[in-house]
Amino acid sequence: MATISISFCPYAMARPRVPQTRKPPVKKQTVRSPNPNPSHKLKARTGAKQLSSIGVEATTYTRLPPREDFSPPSLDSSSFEFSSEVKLSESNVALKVEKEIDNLSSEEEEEEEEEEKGLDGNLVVNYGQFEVFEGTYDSELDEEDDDSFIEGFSDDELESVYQNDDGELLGFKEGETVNLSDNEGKLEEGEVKEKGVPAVMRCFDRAKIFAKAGDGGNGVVAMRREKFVPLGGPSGGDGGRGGNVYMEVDGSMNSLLPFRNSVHFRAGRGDHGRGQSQNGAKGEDVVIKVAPGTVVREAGKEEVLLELLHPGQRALLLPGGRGGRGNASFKSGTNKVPRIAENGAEGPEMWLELELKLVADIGIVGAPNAGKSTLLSVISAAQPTIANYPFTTLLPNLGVVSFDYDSTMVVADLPGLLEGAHRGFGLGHEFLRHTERCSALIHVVDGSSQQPEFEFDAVRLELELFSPEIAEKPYVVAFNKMDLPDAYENWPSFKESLEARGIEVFCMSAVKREGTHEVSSAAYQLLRENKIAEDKLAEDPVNLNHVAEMVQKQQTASINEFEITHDSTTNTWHVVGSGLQRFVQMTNWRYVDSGRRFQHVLEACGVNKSLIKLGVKEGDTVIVGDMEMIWHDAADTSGFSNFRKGSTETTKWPQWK
Ligand SMILES: Nc1nc2c(ncn2[C@@H]2O[C@H](COP(=O)(O)OP(=O)(O)OP(=O)(O)O)[C@@H](O)[C@H]2O)c(=O)[nH]1
Ligand SMILES: [Mg+2]
Repeated sequence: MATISISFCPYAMARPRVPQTRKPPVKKQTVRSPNPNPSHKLKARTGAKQLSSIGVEATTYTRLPPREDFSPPSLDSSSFEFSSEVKLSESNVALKVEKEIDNLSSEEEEEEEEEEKGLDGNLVVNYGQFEVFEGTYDSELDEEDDDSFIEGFSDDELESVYQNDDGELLGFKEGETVNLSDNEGKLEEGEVKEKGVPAVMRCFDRAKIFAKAGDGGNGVVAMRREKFVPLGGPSGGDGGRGGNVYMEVDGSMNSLLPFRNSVHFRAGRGDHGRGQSQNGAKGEDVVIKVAPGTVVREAGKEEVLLELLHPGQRALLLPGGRGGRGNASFKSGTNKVPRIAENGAEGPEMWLELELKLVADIGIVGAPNAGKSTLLSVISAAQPTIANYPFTTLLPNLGVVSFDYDSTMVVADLPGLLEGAHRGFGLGHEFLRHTERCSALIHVVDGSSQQPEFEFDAVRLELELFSPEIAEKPYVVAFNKMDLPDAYENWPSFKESLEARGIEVFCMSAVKREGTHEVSSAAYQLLRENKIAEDKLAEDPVNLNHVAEMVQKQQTASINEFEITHDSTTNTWHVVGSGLQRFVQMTNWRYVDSGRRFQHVLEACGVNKSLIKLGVKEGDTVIVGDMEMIWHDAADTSGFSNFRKGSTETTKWPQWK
């Protein structure tokens, strides 16, 4: 019977293929293009006149307020380089706009209609972007902020032109005209507003990281040579295992911001084996620390891999690659001097998407400037930034409220919610998902605003639009700023109308610390009644190492499972199977016996038989993993110089694992 085998072409024809995945990465260069159309559309804000009369007193906004209401007016319109952004043309459109604004202020009802229709006369101000320029967040983080600020502030913001109390257009001299021909940035009906969320805010609760477990160390071929020990035998040690990648919950973290700077996490590779039967040391493990409440997904996939909630929880994410065996491990009765050792297995790698949903018991929601941060600062030891302008809070703040020795609750203060937040106005919507894990909410209403009930309804509507689940959570309404006469006046009617709707409402003055204890106690009461998260967790303990188990299962896939495809134009046969691929990767072709073992494995797992069945011919190319070979019908045509005929039948190789 003719022996049929695949043999290697010793020189040019037997060459490891360059794996597709190892292509050198092409460095992407982002070129920031100049504003394609420097002219800007002039938009007039609805209700400009009405709101501009409010002045600089503390007030909440359920709508976009006039620019001059910002108390530190650091965003000086004169600081914009309008010269480069606005084309002065011969047309007298500015006058038209002024006229339009006059009409708008005199006919408020019409304005409302216009706004709904999305007519040209809307001055659109995006607070999220404003806040960046107000300089209220951490300047350290700001330093290295990328284009997203520009992104966030480029078109829409510079398109906005502001009007002062006298109806003058800020940033323009009288008589100047503005080119309004540009329609770019105008929202089509039904279109969702593009958000320009600055990087620091994007990175607060989202991150994309790369994790790679360490490769295993290589095994070596060595012989024991010692005085008085003739024929010492093989003594090549095994390579060490690659380092593992773990993910651990760090209780002191409350954001994913550290991942802005460190994206790649690679565990160490195992040491190579040495002579005298010395095995290599294992690679160094890597621990990725995340904030409590982090959800882990594989990049681009919906399925949640891990949910890490409690400080101290640790999950084995990626197991390190196995170390390659040295020649001492290949010793057998039929092969007493094996000249073979394996490469270490490559460690698995993965791009991961992290998403943080803060683990808080209570979430404080409300319109911007309602006094949410003030309330948190009063009921807990947290010290959030408090100021008299909307969107002081850019990122959620956490505080611990202690009532007693063992009764505490974690409260999260979130950025304010505006009407239209679900369409991208303001910031609040970005962070609403942090209330998903809360058991109850505190809804702070600014009592001194013109229509507290309207403000309350607007925020409730936004909650419902974001997620009905959040809207269904029990809540406490806290009518704030009772020390102000306006609030004091509004309180009876507000209370009456909410109670008529069956909603319990508390009044308080956060600044004077009056009534705040009642609010937090009521919230605690709700919490005790609805403690969802913990109870759920206590019921079903989760297996945190299942990702590693899944990866390991993929890695140890059987070598017998493969698929063969044929490309008739090039006479190439592709043998694809993860077990075989790993086997090829771990085969160290430098050692003479490796080829023989390879032949044996192909024979044993049925690759050769299947190829013959499918009609492989002399001289065809066979590709297995990264290895390209030429098929020869007879064994004696082998390219190996020291290939012993029939040796594959007699040598007993240790089991592939
Ligand atoms: N008079 C009065 N002012 C208050 C009271 N509570 C808060 N304020 C003021 O209202 C302004 C806004 O307070 P913040 O606590 O920053 O409001 P916020 O809801 O956190 O605002 P954002 O973070 O911007 O959404 C500040 O100037 C506070 O001093 C109150 O009870 N009485
Ligand atoms: Mg705040």
